[in-house]
Amino acid sequence: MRDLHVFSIPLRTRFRGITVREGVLLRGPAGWGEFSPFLEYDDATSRPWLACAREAADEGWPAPLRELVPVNVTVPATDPEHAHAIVSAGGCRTAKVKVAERGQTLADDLARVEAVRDALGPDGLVRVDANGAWDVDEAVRAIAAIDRAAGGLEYVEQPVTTVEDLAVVRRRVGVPVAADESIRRAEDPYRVRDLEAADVAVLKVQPLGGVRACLRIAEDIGLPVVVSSAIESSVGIAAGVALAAALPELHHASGLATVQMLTDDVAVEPLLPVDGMLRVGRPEVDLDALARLAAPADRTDHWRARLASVGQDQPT
Ligand SMILES: O=C(O)CCC(=O)C1=CC=C[C@@H](O)[C@@H]1C(=O)O
Ligand SMILES: [Mg+2]
Repeated sequence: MRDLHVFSIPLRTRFRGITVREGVLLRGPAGWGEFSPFLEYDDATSRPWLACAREAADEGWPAPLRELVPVNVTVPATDPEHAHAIVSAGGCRTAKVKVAERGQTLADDLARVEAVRDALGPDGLVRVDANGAWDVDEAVRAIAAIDRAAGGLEYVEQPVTTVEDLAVVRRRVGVPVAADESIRRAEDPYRVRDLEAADVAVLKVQPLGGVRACLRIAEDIGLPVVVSSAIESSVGIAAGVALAAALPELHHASGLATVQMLTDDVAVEPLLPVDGMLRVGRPEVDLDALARLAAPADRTDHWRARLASVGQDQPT
């Protein structure tokens, strides 16, 4: 059994329904890897997440082509004042704003993106993510309204759930469309390409099986890529940064500035942006932080069992 730590870190603001981020850090010959599939994911869904952790721990990553990676600030579905403060504090020139949150209205989204544009100024880029919450007609109406309120959108991410609907929306709106769940949760990520359903591919290293797996998808899918996080600790984020650093072309800011959404971190120097950029490299893990953030015994047992089950016969 390799060196293994289960961490539990509260979020600053509720995000995709969670308030605490849990996961496992594994150490191998190449360094630390993170395995942190969301709690509701079954073994099959979690398998690529483990492949990503093992790549980090056992092999390391392909050589970087750049030293710095531009990132977006991520704005949860919060009130306009809070959204303004998050963007103003960040130093990022691109903001990704959550919209279409359950229990909220289009007016909430418009007020949030207006506040974000105000905080960014006219030169910044605003992108929004609906996580597939709209139907086609709602999406067409909402995207036009949000595009106006934002003073222009860089793109809208996953406005609708299915690839077929994504392709329809893309033909009905003037804003570029990005695919996230249609790639990372799909049986076949290349249907997005085949149906010409998106202008941008969002790639996340854990759900897609690691840096090398994502480099292959990026090459085959033939779309500009946005690398994004799964709300990892600095150890997991470093794998995303390694992907962004190794892509032959990088036209968009990456969604990797999410360590700031956590109240604490496992690294000596947390992977937080400076002037909107993350530095490429492997963060040094802080052993005091591992002790401070250690999950309670029942959660540690849960994660050890999960790791064994996802890894099946392979020793972890
Ligand atoms: O892309 C970013 O700026 C941050 C990451 C992010 O938004 C997400 C991470 C993990 C789960 C998601 O609900 C969400 C997304 O859908 O992109
Ligand atoms: Mg998304």
